[in-house]
Amino acid sequence: MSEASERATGGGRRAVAGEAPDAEAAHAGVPDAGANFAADDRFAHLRGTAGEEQIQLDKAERRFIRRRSWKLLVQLSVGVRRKLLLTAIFVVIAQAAQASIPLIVAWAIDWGLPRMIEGQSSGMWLPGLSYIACAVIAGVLIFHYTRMTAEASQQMLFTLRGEVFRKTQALSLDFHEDYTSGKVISRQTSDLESLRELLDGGINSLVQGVMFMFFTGVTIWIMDIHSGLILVAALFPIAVLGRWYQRNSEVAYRRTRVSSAKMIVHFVESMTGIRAVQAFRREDSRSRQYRRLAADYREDMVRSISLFGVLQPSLMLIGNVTVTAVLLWGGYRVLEGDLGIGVLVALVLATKRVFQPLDMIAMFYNSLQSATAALEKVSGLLEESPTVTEARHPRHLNEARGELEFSQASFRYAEDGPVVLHSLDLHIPAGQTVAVVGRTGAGKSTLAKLLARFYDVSSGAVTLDGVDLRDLATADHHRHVAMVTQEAFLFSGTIRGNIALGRPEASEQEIIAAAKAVGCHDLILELPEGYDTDVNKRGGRLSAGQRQLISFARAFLADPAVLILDEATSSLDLPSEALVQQGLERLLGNRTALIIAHRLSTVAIADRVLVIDDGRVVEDGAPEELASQGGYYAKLDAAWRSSMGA
Ligand SMILES: Nc1ncnc2c1ncn2[C@@H]1O[C@H](COP(=O)(O)OP(=O)(O)OP(=O)(O)O)[C@@H](O)[C@H]1O
Repeated sequence: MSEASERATGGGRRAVAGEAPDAEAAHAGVPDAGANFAADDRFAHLRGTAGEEQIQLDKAERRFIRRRSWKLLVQLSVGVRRKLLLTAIFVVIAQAAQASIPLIVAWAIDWGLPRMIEGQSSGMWLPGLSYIACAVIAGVLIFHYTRMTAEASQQMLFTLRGEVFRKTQALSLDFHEDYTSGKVISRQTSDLESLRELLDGGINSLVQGVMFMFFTGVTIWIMDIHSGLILVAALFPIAVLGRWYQRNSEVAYRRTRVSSAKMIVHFVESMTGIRAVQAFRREDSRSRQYRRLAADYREDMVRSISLFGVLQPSLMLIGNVTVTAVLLWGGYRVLEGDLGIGVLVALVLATKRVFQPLDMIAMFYNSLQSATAALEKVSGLLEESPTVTEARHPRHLNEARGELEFSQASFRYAEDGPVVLHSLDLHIPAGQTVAVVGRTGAGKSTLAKLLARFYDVSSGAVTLDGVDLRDLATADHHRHVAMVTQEAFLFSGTIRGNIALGRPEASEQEIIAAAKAVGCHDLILELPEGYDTDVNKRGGRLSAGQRQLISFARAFLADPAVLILDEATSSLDLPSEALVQQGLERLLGNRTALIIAHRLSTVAIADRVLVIDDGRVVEDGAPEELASQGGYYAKLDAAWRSSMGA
């Protein structure tokens, strides 16, 4: 059995890294975060981005998501672990130094003061020097570990940012059609921002706070066991409170991630579709919808922050009650003569200080919950895998003639969706120009998308020069098959840069030759800065026809054997249409071309016309031949001619 026929046949089936047998999953950056769970189908509904909007999770589901998130964090820490370890050591020493300050105060009062009174100078300078030494050690170490944490966290975020971008670029079209760019933007911006807050300041405050509390707690135990016991008793209400906060804020923050993504999706759609919004006067209704989504987000945020509002003062209350207990019990024992006054002062000082970092830790916990919710979403996104992948042992085609063949090719967008192309058999000889026409929704673009390999057929095969597209090396496919899309998208930058996208290594002469070939050289020279004109700047903005010509030049430079063209439906004025038509004819040359045609002039230059209806070829022949047969094409041809007054 060939590799192609062994493949899964469900077109459009979304894959996650855990189950995709491709090179993508083994990418060196961040390997798939959910592979361990791949065999466990209980979590299929949570794999990848599938369960992203599920707010309530049961215990096992939480564990699955948590593990995926933590695994991602661990993977991100590769390369900065030494730095993190060193940071941890510095934090421990710095906090030990800081925590010993109450001990030094007790020592100064109970040991140093009596000696000073007796005239011994060591009573003053020994505690004084120790105090300064501790402060200097803590200061120097804090400086170093703050810098190291920033470096480590920024490095982790840098890796993650790159990984999210790489992954979203690599994912197949079916993913993007489902997931929308708004959600991707939300993952890349607000989710990574939450993580940044945690990694930048949060972890530092946690380790610092915990260490400080630990060492201060130890000094309290060293000074007085009674006070140590009071401190331990205070840990119980703290633990109960922490558990309550964790349970509630986890759900609350998960909700904020979902509502924030919805808000960003709406924003991005309104902005990218601003022409449609304004054309249909939807500004007010879009604004109202946005306000509603923003209000949901506001409420979710207020709910999660309110939880923090309960946590923080409750911790402070526990802290103050503990200090009072230590003071009262210690004061009583001072009166009884069981405790030195210096020790009591140090104990009260230390007990007060022991709770200080709780504030910081609570803040950390807050950003941890927010970042955990974000990490859940980002790790899910990274778990996705492209459905269209390169074969394990790809076949190479150095030169291509451009012969295309659809053999019993069927396609459906979703496993359980309707069949869009039905067992299509179609042979297109090298060099032929084929115009595809048909009613809207007939399947014309789908044919083009299969050739461009945005999708793979659900069954059957599509071949180029006899090589199944699924077996063809991706680089060779990209080199031999180029698609010019309707919107003729231009990237920010110069005209030159936009044409060079066709072949980045092309020389200046080749770029100019391509522009001349398709007939846009003169119009480029008329722009304010010629080939250096920025397409987004005033004066560089091009008309629809001009943009088409630039995209033709780009395709000409790429020099593919097969050209797929989704002709723009928007009508151009007659001079522009003539220019575009000439450009197209020059671009076509001897290439094989499949053009989704919307203009009579384009069909007229085609060798062959295919009429598609409901995913089947219903007419196939030369344009003049079909025009005389009285079918769909004949009617279309007549309608075009009458609209042109011919
Ligand atoms: N991403 C998608 N997911 C699910 N179904 C889709 C998707 N894209 C297209 N379809 C469906 O597939 C069928 C064929 O669509 P296709 O875009 O190929 O038609 P078309 O002939 O190019 O139409 P048009 O001329 O309007 O562009 C339609 O029924 C359409 O609803």
